[in-house]
Amino acid sequence: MKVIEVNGLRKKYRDRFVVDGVSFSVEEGEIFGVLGPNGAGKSTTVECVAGLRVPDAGTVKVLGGLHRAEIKERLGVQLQSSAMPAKIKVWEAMELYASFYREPADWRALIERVGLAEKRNARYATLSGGQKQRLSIALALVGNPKVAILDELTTGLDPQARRDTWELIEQIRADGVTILLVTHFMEEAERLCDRLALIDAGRLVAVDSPDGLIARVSDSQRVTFRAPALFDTAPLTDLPQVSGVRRDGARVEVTGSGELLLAVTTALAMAGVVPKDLRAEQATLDDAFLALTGKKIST
Ligand SMILES: Nc1ncnc2c1ncn2[C@@H]1O[C@H](COP(=O)(O)OP(=O)(O)OP(=O)(O)O)[C@@H](O)[C@H]1O
Repeated sequence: MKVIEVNGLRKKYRDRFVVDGVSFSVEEGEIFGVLGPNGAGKSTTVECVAGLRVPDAGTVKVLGGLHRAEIKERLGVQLQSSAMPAKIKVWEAMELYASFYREPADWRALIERVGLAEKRNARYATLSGGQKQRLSIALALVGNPKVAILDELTTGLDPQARRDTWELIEQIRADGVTILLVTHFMEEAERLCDRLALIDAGRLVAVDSPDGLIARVSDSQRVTFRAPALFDTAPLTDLPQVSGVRRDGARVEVTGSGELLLAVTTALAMAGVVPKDLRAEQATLDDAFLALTGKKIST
């Protein structure tokens, strides 16, 4: 079942369309990512989905076409810059947000879940970056939403806090919450998302799984190894998976696609060659974005 359907979405600020004809849909239970460089229009897109901005054109359907008021009950939103008053305590923020909903979740269980139970009496300003993010996730979940929109939730976190947050997101999905996630981190998108919408300058570039996007890069695989001096590269050149073989002294670099590593190692075994320092590398989402737009996503 589709829980979010976006069709031909356009939004302009002053004279410029910052979202320009974006369409995608999100299936129930998915972690769906919106990935693109800074300023691409990701936040504006999801804010339109959340009903926080009014599109200039196009349609947004959430949970089969609920009204705005109902959407607010069923959708949890964690926005990029949702700072709290410095002095508010964790429990006060949770209780306040819970009061916005007719059937809120048990906020005590939620702060336990996100690892903030010991911080229930701490003031917002005293929390670390990771704790603030976890609080914002708990606040997004306090209405027991069917869909959660999370915008750049690991920006500014150290690698460990980022990984902890990813685990938390996976647990939330396991509980049946569909997640729409905005990110500009490739690793995050690859690790977490079932499917991704790549957005560049307000336009949708592609929607696919991370693997599907990477597979669109020609020569998405690279295998390197060291070979004996007399090694003849001809058996590799002839393989259908291989697009190029380069040799630099003992070092051989084979580029291609599909099951390249298997094809190369099988061909080497048949030729009786034992490769040394065998390495396989795969193209990344950054390579996919570059191949599709001519730009790098990472800043
Ligand atoms: N309220 C606004 N008024 C005018 N311009 C805006 C407004 N909000 C966003 N913009 C502009 O719209 C463009 C898209 O912004 P948006 O925040 O949607 O991009 P983004 O992909 O989420 O980028 P980032 O990762 O930097 O937040 C940017 O150029 C931004 O400066």
